[in-house]
Amino acid sequence: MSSEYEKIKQEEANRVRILSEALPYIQRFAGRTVVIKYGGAAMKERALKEQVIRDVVFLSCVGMRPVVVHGGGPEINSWLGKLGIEPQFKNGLRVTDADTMDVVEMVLVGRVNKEIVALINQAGGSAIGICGRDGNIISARPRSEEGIGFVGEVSTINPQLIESLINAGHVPVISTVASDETGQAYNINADTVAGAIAAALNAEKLILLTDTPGLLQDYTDPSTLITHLDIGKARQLITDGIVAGGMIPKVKCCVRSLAQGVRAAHIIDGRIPHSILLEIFSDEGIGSMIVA
Ligand SMILES: Nc1ncnc2c1ncn2[C@@H]1O[C@H](COP(=O)(O)OP(=O)(O)O)[C@@H](O)[C@H]1O
Ligand SMILES: CC(=O)N[C@@H](CCC(=O)OP(=O)(O)O)C(=O)O
Repeated sequence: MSSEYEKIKQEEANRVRILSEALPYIQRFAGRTVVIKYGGAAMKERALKEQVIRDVVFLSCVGMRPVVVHGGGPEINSWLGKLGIEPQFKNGLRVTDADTMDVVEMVLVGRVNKEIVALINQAGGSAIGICGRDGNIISARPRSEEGIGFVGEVSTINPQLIESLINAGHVPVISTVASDETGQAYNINADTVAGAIAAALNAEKLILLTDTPGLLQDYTDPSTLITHLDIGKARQLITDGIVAGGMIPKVKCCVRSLAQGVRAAHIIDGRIPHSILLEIFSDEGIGSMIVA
């Protein structure tokens, strides 16, 4: 037999192994809710965007119940720039005055949300775009820090509308603009909202897509990926300063959602094509999985 023939046989065997490895996961997770936070780096490139969307449609097709919570920080920055407004952040949160709030709402609800919805529908899914204000799914209150304007935190989540959409076969796509009881709009960090929604839906998984391989023991060295950890270890990583910067709110929201009943939280690299499928449906996974 030629070596070329051997190579083709080997490739076929690998393809079959990958498909077959997925079966127990597909069976185990059918009917389960998965909340995916999509934002930041994984959203910048069109090709990557389409792959993330295909993964979401795939989850739907194999009987899982995906919910997408999206950010869009880089796109907000770009539109603020076009309007001559300099983006400002305090401790990773966007300082949101009244003009900035208008732009945040226009960009997240009017553009980013509808683009994701259109891509899911184009890929054969059925997505419905909503924001925290729709059906009062998210009630906001102002954060306690001084001088950050209309930055909110989640006061309550009302999961009924989200559940009705899922039960009717749709993929809810949620922007993180929410109202307080007076109707004032607030800008809430998308990781925080994803964690709160995962908890309110009693989700099987919370998946945060970001721009690193996952949680790293040394964040300058991708080979130090921590593939599995529990809440205790996650808290310790924060205390020891190993988790820093923008990763702190992500790990904290994972820990909070796990404490409220979510079965597993995953921090994975949204720059890797089909990272969601690789994490959920393969034995090794590709990122960090945190469990209670
Ligand atoms: N222990 C760690 N492991 C991985 N990344 C870390 C760690 N500590 C800090 N980070 C930083 O956190 C960043 C991710 O947070 P952030 O930039 O806010 O993500 P996003 O824009 O995707 O929401 C990484 O790019 C990395 O620089
Ligand atoms: C209060 C606050 O900072 N809100 C974020 C909301 C969007 C977001 O979280 O987007 P990424 O996930 O893409 O960073 C912002 O205005 O950028």
